[in-house]
Amino acid sequence: MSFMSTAPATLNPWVRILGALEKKVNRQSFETWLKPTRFSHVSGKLLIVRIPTADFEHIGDRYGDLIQEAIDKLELEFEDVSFVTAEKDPSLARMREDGGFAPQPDHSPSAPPAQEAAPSKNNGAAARPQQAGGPQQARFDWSAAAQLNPRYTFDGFVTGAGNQFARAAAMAVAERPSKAYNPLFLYGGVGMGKTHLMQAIGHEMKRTIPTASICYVSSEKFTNEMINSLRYDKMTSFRDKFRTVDLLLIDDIQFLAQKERTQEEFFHTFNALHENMKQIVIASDRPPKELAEIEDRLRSRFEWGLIADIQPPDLETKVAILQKKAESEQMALPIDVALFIASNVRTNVRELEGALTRLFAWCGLNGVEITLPTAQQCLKQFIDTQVRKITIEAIQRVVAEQFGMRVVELKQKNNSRPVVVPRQIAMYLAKQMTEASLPEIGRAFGGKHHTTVMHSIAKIDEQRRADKDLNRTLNKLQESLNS
Ligand SMILES: Nc1ncnc2c1ncn2[C@@H]1O[C@H](COP(=O)(O)OP(=O)(O)OP(=O)(O)O)[C@@H](O)[C@H]1O
Repeated sequence: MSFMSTAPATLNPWVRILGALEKKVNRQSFETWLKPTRFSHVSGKLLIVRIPTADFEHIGDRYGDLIQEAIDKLELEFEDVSFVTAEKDPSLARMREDGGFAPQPDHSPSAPPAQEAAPSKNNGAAARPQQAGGPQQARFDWSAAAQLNPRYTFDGFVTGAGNQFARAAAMAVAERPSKAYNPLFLYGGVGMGKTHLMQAIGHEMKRTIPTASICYVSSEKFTNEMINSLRYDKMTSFRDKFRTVDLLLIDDIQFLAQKERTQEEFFHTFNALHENMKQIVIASDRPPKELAEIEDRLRSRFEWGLIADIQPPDLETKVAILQKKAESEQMALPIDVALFIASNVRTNVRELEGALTRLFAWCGLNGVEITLPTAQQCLKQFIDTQVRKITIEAIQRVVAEQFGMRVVELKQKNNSRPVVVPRQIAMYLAKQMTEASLPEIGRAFGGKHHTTVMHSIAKIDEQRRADKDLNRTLNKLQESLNS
């Protein structure tokens, strides 16, 4: 009698064998050596079982008799059981050829029935979501973990010049997970919509592949969970949880800086997922090459796929974002009010939304209509803090910090390139962000002539247009001065 005719539809043969072994083997050994194994496939009378690493190969010797006993008792027709790692498993190669999440009906006589066919995603070989598995193989239920914000969809995302590229890349990834760009690395300043965009990928994938397991996690949460798992000796389930997802969205990767143990763990998670053609999306406040305290091997992996930056929204985009938010809250927002808010809140979309929420609440509580004068009155304090006086000293401080130098160096008569560029940047920002005249700026930089100041400003202004990295550095400096 074949297992195919006797097995309950939802249990694969290895799960049934594990069920029998669990009663015979002590708990510790079962948890350590048997639980991490997964059913792979059947070839003739050979049952192939996936093991996480070669260290598990001795299972056959150690538990051979008990396994045979279970096979007999369950009336299965296997003559042998083979334990293989993902690299040695031929089904992995087949899955890879078939690719991604495409449905792969397999009616060959040796293949297990469809509902129990997929090898487990534990050690990463499965290429499609599966339902098989008894209690021993219970996997973390990502869909029940409610990690995606329902607002963060592609529909709710306003596209403008600054985020067009990132949005298109995100859409491509959502439509063709693991085939378009893997990983997708999104970066941009605070409140620019990175989280929104990465979660939109999750929503879209959930819509097109409802069974896909999708994990959104910040790198901080990843770290904390790992520390707890280490403490409570639960690393196997930690690994199982993160290395078996179909889509991993990891936010704020810059927080992995200096956390060597977490980086190591994430490195293996990344490899397991990438190797098994699972999609990875990473968000960061800076590009990979600027993640100075992240190991080279991880940084270089971040560059394997596509890197897309999100630049601050322009005025029109900010107005459109405000209108969209007002619409979703079913509130009327006059265009002059939207323009007033958009032109006074500089770049951070979160603050833009905060201003609008405040305005709606204020008008509601006071029972007044939303008009330009009420907006000006209600947001006065909010906007005043946004445009609070920025001094040349403050600019010199943040620029010096950014370039790892002392403020006094910006004022010295040193004209070497490492000093000249930061000085020109600081002069440029002084002109942009303060009321100071050219001679005043010159004086603040150790008595430079006003034509030198003028030349510096013009130079940075021109370079900013052509040099994306410089543009980003300037945005970042402006953001930190504004915050
Ligand atoms: N283009 C956009 N269209 C609509 N809403 C946006 C857009 N960009 C940002 N937002 C909104 O702004 C808020 C902040 O965005 P989000 O949290 O995604 O930013 P972030 O870049 O991840 O910020 P942080 O660096 O702080 O993690 C969210 O409510 C988000 O919905």
